[in-house]
Amino acid sequence: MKARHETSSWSLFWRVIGLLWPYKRWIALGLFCSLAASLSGIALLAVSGWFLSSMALAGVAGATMNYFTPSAIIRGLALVRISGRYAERLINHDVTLRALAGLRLWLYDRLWPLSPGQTAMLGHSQLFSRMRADIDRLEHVYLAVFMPAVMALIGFPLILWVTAGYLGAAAMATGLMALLAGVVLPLWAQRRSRATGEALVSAEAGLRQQVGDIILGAAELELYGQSAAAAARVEALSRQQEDRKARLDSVQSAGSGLVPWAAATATAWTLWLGAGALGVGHLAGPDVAMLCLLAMGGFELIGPLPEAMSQLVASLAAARRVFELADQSPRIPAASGAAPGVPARPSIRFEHVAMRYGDHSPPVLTDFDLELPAGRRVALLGPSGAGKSSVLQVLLRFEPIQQGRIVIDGLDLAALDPEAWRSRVSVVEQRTHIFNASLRDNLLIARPGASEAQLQAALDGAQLQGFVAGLPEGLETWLGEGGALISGGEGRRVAIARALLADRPVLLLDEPTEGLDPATAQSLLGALETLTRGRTVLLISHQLAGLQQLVEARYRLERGRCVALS
Ligand SMILES: Nc1ncnc2c1ncn2[C@@H]1O[C@H](COP(=O)(O)OP(=O)(O)OP(=O)(O)O)[C@@H](O)[C@H]1O
Repeated sequence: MKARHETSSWSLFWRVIGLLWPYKRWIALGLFCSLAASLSGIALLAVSGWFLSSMALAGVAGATMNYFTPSAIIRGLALVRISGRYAERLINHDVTLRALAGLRLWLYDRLWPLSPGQTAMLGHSQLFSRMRADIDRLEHVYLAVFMPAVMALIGFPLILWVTAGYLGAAAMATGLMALLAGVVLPLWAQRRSRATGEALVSAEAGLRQQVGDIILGAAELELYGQSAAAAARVEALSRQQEDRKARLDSVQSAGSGLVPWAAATATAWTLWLGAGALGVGHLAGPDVAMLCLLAMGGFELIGPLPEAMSQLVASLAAARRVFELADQSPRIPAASGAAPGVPARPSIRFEHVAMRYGDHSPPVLTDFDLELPAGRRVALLGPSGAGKSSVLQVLLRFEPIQQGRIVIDGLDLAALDPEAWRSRVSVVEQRTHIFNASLRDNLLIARPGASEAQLQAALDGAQLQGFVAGLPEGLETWLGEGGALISGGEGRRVAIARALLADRPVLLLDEPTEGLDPATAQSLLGALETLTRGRTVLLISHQLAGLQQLVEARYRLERGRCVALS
C-alpha cells in the first residue's frame, strides 16, 4: 500500500514536470544561471580563503607571490555570481509565471467539455480553489523542489570531485555529511510531514469552500440566527489550519536546522583531515583553508533540500487535486470525424429514450417518446422531480442517454457535434444568470457583434424599452452580481431579450414565469409570444396556468414516459 502511494507520488511529480516541458529551454537557461551563480559563489569563498592564507604565509615568510592572477579570478567569480543571480531570478520568475498561466489554460481546456452537471458536483468555490490556489502551489514543484534538487545533484558532485583531487578522505567526509543533511534528513522530514501536508491542502480548500458558502448564504444565516455559529465554525477550522502549519514548520525547521550543523561538522572534519595531510607534507596550508571553505560553501546547495521535500508533499497533494479534476472524462464525447451539419430549422423526435444520472441512480426517463415538429410549440408538464429539466439536459447533450435516440431532422443527435447543435438552441430559464456587468454587456453575450438596431429590436420584443428608459444610464446601467440590482421579472425579460438577439430556431423554455406574481407573469406573455413565434419550442412547467396560448400541443411526463394531453 505504502509502495503504491510512493509510486503515485513520483508519477504525479513527473506529470507536473511534464506540463513544464514546453518551457524546457528557459528552464535549462534558468538552471544554468542558478548553477553559475551558486558555484561561482562557492568558488569565490574557497579561492578567497586560499588567497588570503597564501598572502599571510608569504608575508610571514617574507616571500613574494603573484597576486594578480588570483585577484583577477576573484573579481571574475564575483561578477559571475552577481550577474548569474540577477539573470536566474529574472528567468526563473518569468518561467514560473508563464507556466502558471499555461497550467490554468490547460486545466480550463479540460474543464470546458465537461457538462454543467459534472462541474456543479464540485461546487464553484472548489473549482475556483483548484484553479487558483492549487495551481499556484504547483509553482513550488519547480522553484522549491525541482531546481534545488537538480542543482544539488549537479553542483555537489563537482565540489566533491575538486576536493577529492586534493584529499580523498575530506571528499568522503563532506559527502557523508551531505548525504545525511541532503537525503536522510529530508526523507525523515517528508515522512513526518506527509499526513499533515496533505491534510493542510485539502483542509485549506474546505475552508475556502465554507467561507464562500457562508458569504453566499449570509442573509439566510442572519435570518435564522446562525451567523455566530458559522463564524465560530470558520474560526475553529482556521485554528486547526494554524496548528497544522505550525506542525509542518516545526518538522521543516528541524530538518533545515540540522543543515548548518552538518556543514560545520564537514568543515571541522576536513580541517582535522587537512591538518593531518599538512603534517605529512601532503597538502600546503592554503590548500587546507580552501578545502575547509569549499566544504562549508558546498552546503549552500544542500540547505534547501529538507524544505524542498516538505514542499513536495503539499505540492503533490495540490497536484493530485488538479489532476483529479483534469482527468474527468466528459460524459458527452466531442463528435469524432466530420459530423453532419445541423439542419437550419430542425424538427426533434425523442424515440424510446431511457436516462438515469448514474449506474446506481433510479431511472429518470424510461421509454420516453416525444415529437416536436419544426416551428411547433409544445408544452411538457409534470410535477417537481418528474424529470422535465432532465429532458432539456439530454436534448442539450449535457447528459447522455442510455437507450433510444433523439432524432434531429432524421439525423441521430449523437452523431452531431454537440457545440454545433447547441448553437441552434436558446434556453430561457427561471434562473438565468445575470453577469455583474452593464445591461448592454449582459445582452451582447447572446450576440457579441449585435448592432444598435438589433439591440433595440430585442429590447422591444422583450418589452424592456420602458424599463431601459427609466434607468439612469440606460443600456450602460450596471446590473450587479447575479442581477442584484434588478427584479426577478426584469431578469426574465433580459433572458428573453438575449434569446431574441441570438435568434436561434430551437427554443427551450424552463418555467419562464415561475416565481413571478400573476401580474408580472401575465405581463411577460407578450414578450414570450414574440419570442416563440416561428420557432420549434419546448416549454416545460409544473402547470400551464396563463401560458396556454403559447403552445399548440401539451404532454405530461409520468413515470419517465410522455403522455399526450387533450
Ligand atoms: N445532476 C443530477 N445528478 C443526479 N440526479 C439528478 C441530477 N439532476 C436531477 N436529478 C434527479 O433526477 C430527477 C429528475 O429531476 P429533474 O430536475 O429533471 O426534475 P424536474 O421535473 O425538472 O423537477 P423541477 O420541476 O423541480 O425542476 C430527480 O429525482 C432529481 O433528484
